[in-house]
Formats: sequence, C-alpha cells, structure tokens
Amino acid sequence: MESLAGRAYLVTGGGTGIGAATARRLAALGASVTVVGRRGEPLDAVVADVERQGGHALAHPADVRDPAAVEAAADAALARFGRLDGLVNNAAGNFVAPAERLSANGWRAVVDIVLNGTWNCTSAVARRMIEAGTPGAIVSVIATYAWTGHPGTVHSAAAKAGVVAMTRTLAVEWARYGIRLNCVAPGPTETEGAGAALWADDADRERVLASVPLNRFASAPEVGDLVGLLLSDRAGYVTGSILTADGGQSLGTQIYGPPIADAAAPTASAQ
Ligand SMILES: CCCCC/C=C/C(=O)SCCNC(=O)CCNC(=O)[C@H](O)C(C)(C)COP(=O)(O)OP(=O)(O)OC[C@H]1O[C@@H](n2cnc3c(N)ncnc32)[C@H](O)[C@@H]1OP(=O)(O)O
Ligand SMILES: NC(=O)C1=CN([C@@H]2O[C@H](COP(=O)(O)OP(=O)(O)OC[C@H]3O[C@@H](n4cnc5c(N)ncnc54)[C@H](OP(=O)(O)O)[C@@H]3O)[C@@H](O)[C@H]2O)C=CC1
Repeated sequence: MESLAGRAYLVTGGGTGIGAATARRLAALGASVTVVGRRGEPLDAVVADVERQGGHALAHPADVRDPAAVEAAADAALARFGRLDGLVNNAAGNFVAPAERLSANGWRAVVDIVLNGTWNCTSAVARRMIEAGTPGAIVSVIATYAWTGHPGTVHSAAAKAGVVAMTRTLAVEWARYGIRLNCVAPGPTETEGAGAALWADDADRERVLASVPLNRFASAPEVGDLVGLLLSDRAGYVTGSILTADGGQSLGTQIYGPPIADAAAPTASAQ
C-alpha cells in the first residue's frame, strides 16, 4: 500500500463528499491535511474526525475564487505543518441549466470556481513548493465530460476541459521541479452536493444509473483512494494523465447488448 507519511497536502472542497473522503484517506496514509472550503462547519467536522483517528488536519475557510484568500490558506498550511507536498483541486460548483438559459453570472460562478479556483490554488501551492525545492504532486478532480461534452452543464464541461489543458501544460513545464500533475475523472459518485445539483429526483437518478455499464454509483472513498494513489510515489512516473473511474460510462451506450439497467443484471459491488 502507498504511504504519504510525513507529507502535507491542501485539499479544496475538503469538507464534504469526495473532498472529505480524500482528506480522510490522505490522513490515514500518514499525511497532514489542510482542508479548504467556504463553510467552516463541515471543515471542522473533517478535522475532528481525522484527529480522532490520530491524524493531523487544519481547517481553513476560504473561497478558491479569491486569490488572496487562497494565498492565506497556503501560508496557513505551511505555518502549521512546515511543508507542502501538493494539492488536491476538488472544489467545484455545478447545476443543470439549458445553455440558452444560462445567465452570464451563472456561467461565471461555475467557471470561476472550477477553472480560476483551480489555477489560484495550483499557482499558490506550486510557487511555495518551487521556492522550497520540494518535489510533489497535484491532482485535480475533473469529469469525463471534459472531453465527451455534456448537454445541460456547458459551464462545468468547459471549465473542466480547461483544467485538463492546465494539467497537461504544467506537467511538462514543472517536471523540472519534480512536480507531477494529474487528474482523476470519476463517474457519477454518491455525494450530497452532486445529488442535489444533478440527480435531485428518482427519475434522474435512474437515468444516470442506466448510463453506467457497471450499474452503480461510485462511492466517495473509492475516488479518494485513487487520488491518494496518484499523490503517492507509486505513481512517481505518472504525470499529465487522467485516471478515469466511471464504471464505463464515458465509453458510450451499446447497440447490441442487453440494456445496462436490465433488472436481471447483477449490481457490481464497490469492492
Ligand atoms: C453525470 C455525472 C457527472 C457529474 C460531474 C460533476 C459533478 C459536480 O461538479 S458535483 C459538485 C456539485 N456541488 C456543488 O455544486 C456545490 C457548490 N455549489 C454552489 O456553490 C452553487 O451551486 C453555485 C455553483 C451556483 C455557486 O454558488 P454562488 O457563488 O453562491 O452563486 P449564486 O447562488 O449567487 O448563483 C450565481 C449565478 O448562478 C445562477 N444559478 C445558480 N443555480 C442555478 C440553477 N440551478 N439554474 C440556473 N441558474 C443557476 C444564479 O441564478 C446566479 O445567476 P444570476 O441569477 O444571473 O445572478
Ligand atoms: N459526485 C459526482 O458525481 C462527481 C463529482 N465530480 C467532481 O468531484 C468534486 C467533488 O464533488 P462532490 O464531492 O460530488 O460535491 P460536493 O458538493 O460535496 O463538493 C464540492 C465542494 O467544493 C466546495 N466549494 C464549492 N465552491 C467553493 C468555493 N468557491 N471555494 C471553496 N470551496 C468551494 C464545497 O464546500 P463549500 O460549499 O463549503 O464551499 C464542497 O465542499 C468536484 O470537482 C466535482 O466536479 C466529478 C465527477 C462526478
């Protein structure tokens, strides 16, 4: 199993869903974690949880859209743990809206969080790592619609595609500093945020499920495991890559096989 003992990471959106599961996973692997998000309460709950397990964590409320707030979060992480070995860009905003009815402000809100927020955090953390001469890794949580597209979420799809381009560009540019950058692209994952934003009723849930060949949602901890793997030295030769964990969803619909949501089909388990 990979170890992150003695390392320190910043995790955005670390108070809920995939971010909270990732923070717990990194702490379980021995890392210190600074969790960032707008609301203090969920961050405090994750810190309490990590500390109960004997780990080290810090809550730092900040909006990733605000470069000064992000700089302060990176400074707080360094001051508390004495080092920064990387970052998980997980914070996101999303909602379903037909593109022709999406307001300028709605576009801006999502693109600012997902693309500009990712840049603000990547830049703040990487500059400190470069200055300290610390190699490390950055993982951004994206979505497969960064390359497939996805009607109804043009803001998020465009922003996640920008994160992929940022990742690939910086993977080459910062390789000389020993900084690796990769993405994880989860498929539909059972979280409160995504449930509220994307599959609020049973019919939508069923439609999403029917699009996944493995016929289940991902769990937040199994996505967190993959983030931990990409941060670890086991992935030391992996950079500029996307690790897709979507139950086969992005491979598209089949024409000749049985329906994916066939009631007789066994449901794949999470293990
Ligand atoms: C199929 C599987 C693949 C799934 C891949 C990806 C999944 C995810 O990304 S899940 C993550 C879901 N989590 C969240 O979205 C949590 C955080 N969300 C938010 O903070 C809000 O939803 C936010 C994105 C809207 C941002 O909040 P805030 O900055 O406070 O923005 P406002 O509430 O002021 O709204 C700004 C702007 O956006 C318009 N808007 C908001 N919701 C909707 C909506 N449902 N439909 C249409 N428009 C919406 C809002 O009206 C504002 O615009 P104006 O009215 O023009 O000012
Ligand atoms: N769940 C899914 O099906 C999928 C999710 N993803 C991606 O996984 C990641 C996590 O999503 P998920 O866990 O499902 O959803 P959540 O809604 O639980 O996570 C989003 C997190 O981002 C934080 N956040 C939102 N806006 C900001 C901001 N401006 N500044 C700082 N933090 C912010 C939220 O905290 P707060 O509101 O307190 O700021 C929250 O903790 C996202 O990048 C998402 O796009 C990708 C594919 C599928």
